[in-house]
Amino acid sequence: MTADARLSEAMALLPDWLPHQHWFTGGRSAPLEVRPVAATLLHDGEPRVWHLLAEVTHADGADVYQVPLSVHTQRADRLDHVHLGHTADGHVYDALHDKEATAALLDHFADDAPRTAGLRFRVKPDVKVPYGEPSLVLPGEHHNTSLAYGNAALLKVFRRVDPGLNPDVELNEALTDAGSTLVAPFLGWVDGDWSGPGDDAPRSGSLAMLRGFLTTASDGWALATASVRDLYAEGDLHADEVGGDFAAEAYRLGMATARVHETLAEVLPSGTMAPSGLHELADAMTRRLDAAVATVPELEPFAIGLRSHYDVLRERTVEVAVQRVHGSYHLGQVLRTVLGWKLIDFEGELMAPAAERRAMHSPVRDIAQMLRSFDYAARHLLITDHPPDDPAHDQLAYRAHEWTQRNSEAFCAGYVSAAQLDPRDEPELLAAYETDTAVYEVVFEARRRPSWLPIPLAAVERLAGG
Ligand SMILES: Nc1ncnc2c1ncn2[C@@H]1O[C@H](COP(=O)(O)OP(=O)(O)O)[C@@H](O)[C@H]1O
Ligand SMILES: O=P(O)(O)O[C@H]1O[C@H](CO)[C@@H](O[C@H]2O[C@H](CO)[C@@H](O)[C@H](O)[C@H]2O)[C@H](O)[C@H]1O
Repeated sequence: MTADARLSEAMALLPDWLPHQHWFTGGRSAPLEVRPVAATLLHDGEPRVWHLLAEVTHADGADVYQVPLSVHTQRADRLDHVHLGHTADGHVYDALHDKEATAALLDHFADDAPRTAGLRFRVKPDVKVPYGEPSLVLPGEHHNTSLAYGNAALLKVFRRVDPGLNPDVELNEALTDAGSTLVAPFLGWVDGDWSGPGDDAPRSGSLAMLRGFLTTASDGWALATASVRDLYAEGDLHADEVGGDFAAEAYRLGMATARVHETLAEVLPSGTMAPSGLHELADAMTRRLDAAVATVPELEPFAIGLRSHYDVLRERTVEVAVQRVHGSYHLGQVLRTVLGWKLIDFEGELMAPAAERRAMHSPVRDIAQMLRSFDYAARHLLITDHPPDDPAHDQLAYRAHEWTQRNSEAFCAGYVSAAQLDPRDEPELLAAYETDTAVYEVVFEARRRPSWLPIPLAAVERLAGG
């Protein structure tokens, strides 16, 4: 059987399998077409390991996904949960969950690894790659697949890939090179080429990123929601009176955020946005709101109030300092380690076009997003444990508001202690970015977690002045 025939048999399994993968953003029905745009045999043994980039056409367009596959001649029971099916060549599995395949993948970082046409594995100088360490896929419903190799390194394999440098690679490398200890050390990366029938020239883009593994890390969402749970358990006490007060952490997180912004402004492009740019920004936010209203009709009653925050931007005559920012900043994107807070996942908003994800913004945008996240952390138990018909709901909603206020203030105070900028001096910019984030969240929740929709809708009502 030729390699091409083997590959097309394995490819034929993808249309049924892809829609069930949580990282697949092309909808839950079978794609219209799946075809390879790059295929490399990474390991020709048992198992055989294919590195595969597949262009997937679905109802809303076409995207390229990275789907490494491993093929075993015998069925491997331990991999049943990632079994795509059977071909004449053997049993086909998601290679990223297959320790034998992921060992072969890591080996390609070695200097003496066989050359792979169209795939480039690079490590930073003096990095020790943990060859031989078994890998474990990090649990959770993430947009990419991250493999921990022992306690030493984490390989984040991007699932949906775009041409160009992924901002997660770009910003992590820039921050590590600048000596920042506020991100996991950047160790290396993989990029590659692909091309479809209509392409004049191959496209190239980031495929994966190798970083130091942060042991002892707890994510900000887990810590913040534990604090809120403590507060709810003591319904009569204020946020500053209960054991799990989060304000000191929020303050330190504000400081870490400011320092990362400062480094990004030093080592990557920065500039100013003139009033005409602010006008365009307001127009983009308005378009996003209009599209959101069309998708989620619950937004309609608040649309006029929300637009007023964008109109204020149009009237502004003073320019705004802009730079590269995190872009999709929330409590799930920060990890608390024994050495303090670390920021992760600089990919930007997943559904935004690649160019938009690398655009410069005021750092106030990240701050607004994190303040929205404090509101989420405070309110989500109201949805899950104390819905409106619970007698404790109103009192806990009041406590939730206090928690958000306290931690937002602490975060901003921490930020200003380490930066020139006090976000509270920019209330109009903050309100516009907060509004834009809440509108985005409404669409996100309507699609992904409808039972959480009341959280951003409550914010929308407040921001609209309702
Ligand atoms: N360097 C690291 N060390 C330890 N755990 C990490 C590290 N980076 C990320 N993680 C964990 O992996 C999860 C997913 O990482 P992230 O970069 O956000 O991927 P995704 O874009 O797929 O969501 C994070 O929520 C965090 O729990
Ligand atoms: O997975 P990403 O980091 O790319 O972000 C997406 O998923 C987030 C949810 O995991 C979503 O964030 C929203 O919910 C969070 C709580 O789960 C909350 O802390 C955030 O403030 C809120 O925006 C994010 O919007 C979405 O892009």
